[in-house]
Amino acid sequence: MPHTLDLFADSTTVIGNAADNYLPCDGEVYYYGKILTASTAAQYLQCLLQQIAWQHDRAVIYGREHITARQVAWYGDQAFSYRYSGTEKVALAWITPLLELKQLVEQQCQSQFNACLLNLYANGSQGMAWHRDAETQLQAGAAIASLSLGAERKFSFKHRLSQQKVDLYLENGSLLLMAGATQQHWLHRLPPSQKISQPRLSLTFRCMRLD
Ligand SMILES: O=C(O)CCC(=O)C(=O)O
Ligand SMILES: [Fe+2]
Repeated sequence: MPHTLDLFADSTTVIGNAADNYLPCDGEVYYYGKILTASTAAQYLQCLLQQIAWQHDRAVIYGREHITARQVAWYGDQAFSYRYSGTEKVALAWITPLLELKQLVEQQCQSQFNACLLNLYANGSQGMAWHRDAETQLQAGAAIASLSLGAERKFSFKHRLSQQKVDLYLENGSLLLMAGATQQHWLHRLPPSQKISQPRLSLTFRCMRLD
Protein backbone atom coordinates (compact mmCIF):
# COMPACT_ATOMS: atom_id res chain seq x y z
CA MET A 1 0.00 0.00 0.00
CA PRO A 2 1.56 3.35 -0.98
CA HIS A 3 0.35 5.27 2.03
CA THR A 4 -2.19 5.25 4.80
CA LEU A 5 -4.51 8.18 5.19
CA ASP A 6 -4.54 8.98 8.85
CA LEU A 7 -8.02 10.39 9.40
CA PHE A 8 -7.61 10.90 13.08
CA ALA A 9 -4.50 13.05 12.74
CA ASP A 10 -6.72 15.76 11.24
CA SER A 11 -9.06 17.01 13.91
CA THR A 12 -11.11 18.96 11.35
CA THR A 13 -12.11 15.78 9.51
CA VAL A 14 -15.28 15.09 11.47
CA ILE A 15 -17.61 17.87 10.42
CA GLY A 16 -21.02 16.26 10.80
CA ASN A 17 -23.19 16.27 13.87
CA ALA A 18 -26.51 14.87 15.06
CA ALA A 19 -28.94 14.64 12.15
CA ASP A 20 -32.71 14.92 11.68
CA ASN A 21 -34.96 12.06 10.56
CA TYR A 22 -35.88 12.57 6.88
CA LEU A 23 -38.75 10.07 6.93
CA PRO A 24 -42.21 11.25 8.03
CA CYS A 25 -43.20 7.81 9.43
CA ASP A 26 -42.35 4.08 9.60
CA GLY A 27 -38.57 4.40 9.64
CA GLU A 28 -35.52 6.51 10.35
CA VAL A 29 -33.16 8.06 7.81
CA TYR A 30 -30.51 10.34 9.21
CA TYR A 31 -28.39 12.48 6.91
CA TYR A 32 -25.24 13.71 8.64
CA GLY A 33 -24.02 15.79 5.70
CA LYS A 34 -20.29 15.92 4.92
CA ILE A 35 -18.19 14.07 7.47
CA LEU A 36 -15.01 14.26 5.32
CA THR A 37 -13.31 17.34 3.95
CA ALA A 38 -13.23 17.58 0.14
CA SER A 39 -9.52 16.77 0.03
CA THR A 40 -9.80 13.74 2.32
CA ALA A 41 -12.80 12.49 0.32
CA ALA A 42 -10.84 12.89 -2.93
CA GLN A 43 -7.87 10.96 -1.52
CA TYR A 44 -10.06 8.08 -0.36
CA LEU A 45 -11.89 8.02 -3.71
CA GLN A 46 -8.60 7.64 -5.61
CA CYS A 47 -7.25 5.10 -3.13
CA LEU A 48 -10.42 2.92 -3.24
CA LEU A 49 -10.72 3.11 -7.03
CA GLN A 50 -7.25 1.54 -7.15
CA GLN A 51 -7.29 -0.86 -4.22
CA ILE A 52 -10.79 -2.34 -4.20
CA ALA A 53 -11.42 -5.60 -6.10
CA TRP A 54 -14.21 -4.11 -8.26
CA GLN A 55 -16.42 -6.48 -10.22
CA HIS A 56 -19.51 -5.98 -12.31
CA ASP A 57 -22.51 -7.22 -10.38
CA ARG A 58 -24.68 -10.07 -11.63
CA ALA A 59 -28.42 -10.18 -11.11
CA VAL A 60 -30.92 -12.85 -12.05
CA ILE A 61 -34.15 -11.22 -13.21
CA TYR A 62 -37.03 -13.48 -14.34
CA GLY A 63 -34.57 -16.34 -14.61
CA ARG A 64 -32.14 -14.50 -16.88
CA GLU A 65 -28.71 -13.37 -15.81
CA HIS A 66 -27.83 -9.71 -16.28
CA ILE A 67 -24.47 -8.05 -15.77
CA THR A 68 -25.00 -4.67 -14.16
CA ALA A 69 -23.20 -1.55 -15.36
CA ARG A 70 -22.20 -0.51 -11.85
CA GLN A 71 -19.37 -2.34 -10.12
CA VAL A 72 -19.45 -3.74 -6.60
CA ALA A 73 -17.23 -5.31 -3.95
CA TRP A 74 -17.98 -7.07 -0.66
CA TYR A 75 -15.76 -6.99 2.45
CA GLY A 76 -16.25 -8.13 6.02
CA ASP A 77 -14.99 -9.42 9.38
CA GLN A 78 -15.43 -13.00 8.11
CA ALA A 79 -15.94 -14.58 4.70
CA PHE A 80 -19.66 -13.74 4.95
CA SER A 81 -21.68 -15.05 2.08
CA TYR A 82 -24.27 -12.54 0.87
CA ARG A 83 -27.07 -13.61 -1.48
CA TYR A 84 -29.19 -11.00 -3.17
CA SER A 85 -30.79 -10.59 -6.60
CA GLY A 86 -30.19 -14.30 -7.23
CA THR A 87 -26.41 -14.13 -6.86
CA GLU A 88 -23.97 -14.85 -4.06
CA LYS A 89 -20.78 -13.13 -2.93
CA VAL A 90 -18.16 -14.12 -0.38
CA ALA A 91 -16.65 -11.29 1.66
CA LEU A 92 -13.00 -10.37 1.23
CA ALA A 93 -10.84 -9.42 4.23
CA TRP A 94 -10.82 -5.71 5.16
CA ILE A 95 -8.09 -3.48 3.77
CA THR A 96 -6.70 -0.55 5.78
CA PRO A 97 -8.54 2.36 4.09
CA LEU A 98 -11.86 0.54 4.56
CA LEU A 99 -11.14 -0.04 8.25
CA GLU A 100 -10.28 3.64 8.66
CA LEU A 101 -13.56 4.71 7.09
CA LYS A 102 -15.51 2.07 9.06
CA GLN A 103 -14.10 3.45 12.29
CA LEU A 104 -15.03 7.00 11.32
CA VAL A 105 -18.57 6.00 10.33
CA GLU A 106 -19.08 3.94 13.51
CA GLN A 107 -17.87 6.83 15.63
CA GLN A 108 -20.15 9.25 13.82
CA CYS A 109 -23.37 7.24 13.98
CA GLN A 110 -22.69 5.32 17.20
CA SER A 111 -23.35 1.92 15.56
CA GLN A 112 -21.08 -1.04 14.82
CA PHE A 113 -20.81 -2.82 11.47
CA ASN A 114 -19.17 -6.08 10.39
CA ALA A 115 -19.36 -5.85 6.59
CA CYS A 116 -19.38 -3.37 3.71
CA LEU A 117 -20.89 -3.54 0.23
CA LEU A 118 -19.21 -1.00 -2.03
CA ASN A 119 -20.88 0.32 -5.19
CA LEU A 120 -19.13 2.16 -8.00
CA TYR A 121 -21.19 4.18 -10.50
CA ALA A 122 -18.93 5.31 -13.36
CA ASN A 123 -21.25 8.23 -14.21
CA GLY A 124 -24.88 9.34 -13.97
CA SER A 125 -26.07 6.76 -16.49
CA GLN A 126 -25.52 4.11 -13.78
CA GLY A 127 -27.79 3.85 -10.76
CA MET A 128 -29.65 1.35 -8.62
CA ALA A 129 -33.33 0.44 -9.03
CA TRP A 130 -35.97 0.48 -6.29
CA HIS A 131 -35.19 -2.12 -3.64
CA ARG A 132 -34.86 -2.62 0.09
CA ASP A 133 -32.07 -4.27 2.03
CA ALA A 134 -33.94 -6.87 4.05
CA GLU A 135 -32.06 -10.10 3.28
CA THR A 136 -32.32 -12.69 6.03
CA GLN A 137 -28.53 -12.77 6.37
CA LEU A 138 -28.61 -9.19 7.66
CA GLN A 139 -29.31 -8.67 11.34
CA ALA A 140 -33.00 -7.80 11.45
CA GLY A 141 -33.57 -4.13 12.08
CA ALA A 142 -29.85 -3.27 12.17
CA ALA A 143 -28.88 0.09 10.71
CA ILE A 144 -27.12 0.49 7.35
CA ALA A 145 -24.71 3.40 6.99
CA SER A 146 -23.79 4.74 3.59
CA LEU A 147 -20.73 6.93 2.98
CA SER A 148 -20.62 8.71 -0.40
CA LEU A 149 -17.48 9.71 -2.31
CA GLY A 150 -17.39 11.54 -5.63
CA ALA A 151 -20.25 12.97 -7.66
CA GLU A 152 -23.26 14.22 -5.73
CA ARG A 153 -26.31 12.06 -6.53
CA LYS A 154 -30.00 12.13 -5.74
CA PHE A 155 -31.29 9.35 -3.47
CA SER A 156 -34.99 8.57 -3.17
CA PHE A 157 -37.25 6.73 -0.75
CA LYS A 158 -40.76 5.45 -1.55
CA HIS A 159 -43.21 4.13 1.04
CA ARG A 160 -44.34 0.62 0.08
CA LEU A 161 -48.01 1.25 0.91
CA SER A 162 -48.69 4.97 0.50
CA GLN A 163 -46.10 5.43 -2.31
CA GLN A 164 -45.08 8.67 -0.58
CA LYS A 165 -41.65 9.81 -1.80
CA VAL A 166 -38.76 11.50 -0.04
CA ASP A 167 -35.72 12.72 -2.00
CA LEU A 168 -32.37 13.86 -0.74
CA TYR A 169 -28.94 14.61 -2.21
CA LEU A 170 -25.86 12.67 -1.17
CA GLU A 171 -22.90 15.03 -1.16
CA ASN A 172 -19.24 14.12 -1.61
CA GLY A 173 -17.94 12.85 1.75
CA SER A 174 -21.39 12.62 3.31
CA LEU A 175 -22.93 10.00 5.59
CA LEU A 176 -26.49 8.62 5.52
CA LEU A 177 -27.92 6.19 8.08
CA MET A 178 -31.00 4.04 7.42
CA ALA A 179 -32.30 2.69 10.74
CA GLY A 180 -35.33 1.42 12.65
CA ALA A 181 -38.14 0.06 10.47
CA THR A 182 -36.93 1.77 7.25
CA GLN A 183 -36.23 -1.45 5.31
CA GLN A 184 -39.62 -2.91 6.28
CA HIS A 185 -41.68 -0.01 5.00
CA TRP A 186 -39.65 1.95 2.46
CA LEU A 187 -37.90 1.19 -0.84
CA HIS A 188 -34.88 3.25 -1.91
CA ARG A 189 -33.07 3.87 -5.19
CA LEU A 190 -30.28 5.85 -6.81
CA PRO A 191 -31.94 7.32 -9.91
CA PRO A 192 -29.88 7.79 -13.08
CA SER A 193 -29.08 11.35 -14.15
CA GLN A 194 -27.68 11.99 -17.62
CA LYS A 195 -26.17 15.31 -16.49
CA ILE A 196 -23.56 13.64 -14.27
CA SER A 197 -20.28 12.61 -15.92
CA GLN A 198 -18.17 11.94 -12.82
CA PRO A 199 -17.96 8.70 -10.81
CA ARG A 200 -19.54 8.11 -7.42
CA LEU A 201 -18.62 5.42 -4.94
CA SER A 202 -20.71 4.37 -1.95
CA LEU A 203 -19.60 2.32 1.03
CA THR A 204 -22.65 0.70 2.63
CA PHE A 205 -21.71 -0.63 6.06
CA ARG A 206 -23.94 -3.46 7.25
CA CYS A 207 -24.41 -5.96 10.10
CA MET A 208 -24.45 -9.58 9.03
CA ARG A 209 -25.95 -12.23 11.34
CA LEU A 210 -23.32 -14.30 13.06
CA ASP A 211 -25.29 -17.57 13.41
O1 LIG B 1 -25.14 3.84 -3.66
C1 LIG B 1 -25.94 4.07 -2.76
O2 LIG B 1 -25.88 5.06 -2.06
C2 LIG B 1 -27.06 3.11 -2.48
C3 LIG B 1 -26.67 1.69 -2.58
C4 LIG B 1 -27.71 0.76 -2.05
O3 LIG B 1 -28.86 1.06 -1.90
C5 LIG B 1 -27.27 -0.59 -1.69
O4 LIG B 1 -26.07 -0.92 -1.83
O5 LIG B 1 -28.10 -1.37 -1.24
FE1 LIG C 1 -29.86 -0.48 -0.73
